[in-house]
Amino acid sequence: MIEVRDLVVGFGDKVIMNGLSLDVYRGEILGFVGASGTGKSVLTRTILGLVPKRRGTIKVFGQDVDNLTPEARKAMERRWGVLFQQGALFSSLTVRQNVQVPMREHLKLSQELMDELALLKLELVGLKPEVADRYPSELSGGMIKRVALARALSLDPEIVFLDEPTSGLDPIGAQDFDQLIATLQKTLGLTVFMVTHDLGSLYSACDRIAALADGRVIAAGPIETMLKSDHPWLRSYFHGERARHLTAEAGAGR
Ligand SMILES: Nc1ncnc2c1ncn2[C@@H]1O[C@H](COP(=O)(O)OP(=O)(O)OP(=O)(O)O)[C@@H](O)[C@H]1O
Repeated sequence: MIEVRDLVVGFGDKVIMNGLSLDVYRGEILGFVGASGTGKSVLTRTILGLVPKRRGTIKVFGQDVDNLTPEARKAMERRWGVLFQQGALFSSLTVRQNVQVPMREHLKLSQELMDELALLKLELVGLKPEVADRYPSELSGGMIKRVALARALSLDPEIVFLDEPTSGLDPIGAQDFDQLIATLQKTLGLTVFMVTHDLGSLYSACDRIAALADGRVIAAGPIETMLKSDHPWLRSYFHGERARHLTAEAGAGR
């Protein structure tokens, strides 16, 4: 679904991606990990065309994103949904209006139909219809994430990009959200690209993990691949205190 080859991205004399290659396969949940500031968000934004690259190719749905007419580009944008790191709902819009933002931008639908669709999307992410008329300031952190997910699903995308979707949630809230993503992935046949720091998400929701360090993907594969890696960052990340706890839990669950 996504094919990144030899990507170089930088800001001034600071190089963030230095020959990065990555594949995301159809129907998988790929967890993307890396130390803080290594460029996980920058990669996401580069794939989405929001950050310019210096070299390399990016193909999404088999199409080179550099060789698209404006119409084809717009059509591609309709096939993906994005949940940015801060959730980023518009505070002056109600939940319903927030979910309808991509519909307004890309589709010509009657208000009635958009209202129906918004309620459907809210139901999909486990929110009651009464939430539709509330403002973001009236919602809990977990509800805000769900609304942002409903908005990302607004156009029935094939891929969703989730940038740290469980950050700021308590462990139970995070677990529920992971479960929701896994369920949606299965029922809707989605492909999910998920930037995360959350080891729980990596264990419970992701099919494969890709790890970023020094501007490249240093390892990619199922969790077992990560556990076997000798890379110092991966070792400390996957074999630290919290990781040991999760490994024990996963083992007990089998
Ligand atoms: N527009 C920009 N201009 C200059 N530097 C930038 C810009 N955007 C990001 N950076 C830099 O690129 C680097 C990678 O940032 P990025 O936000 O992708 O990291 P990250 O891996 O997502 O971190 P975190 O896990 O903390 O969110 C950082 O050093 C950041 O300061």
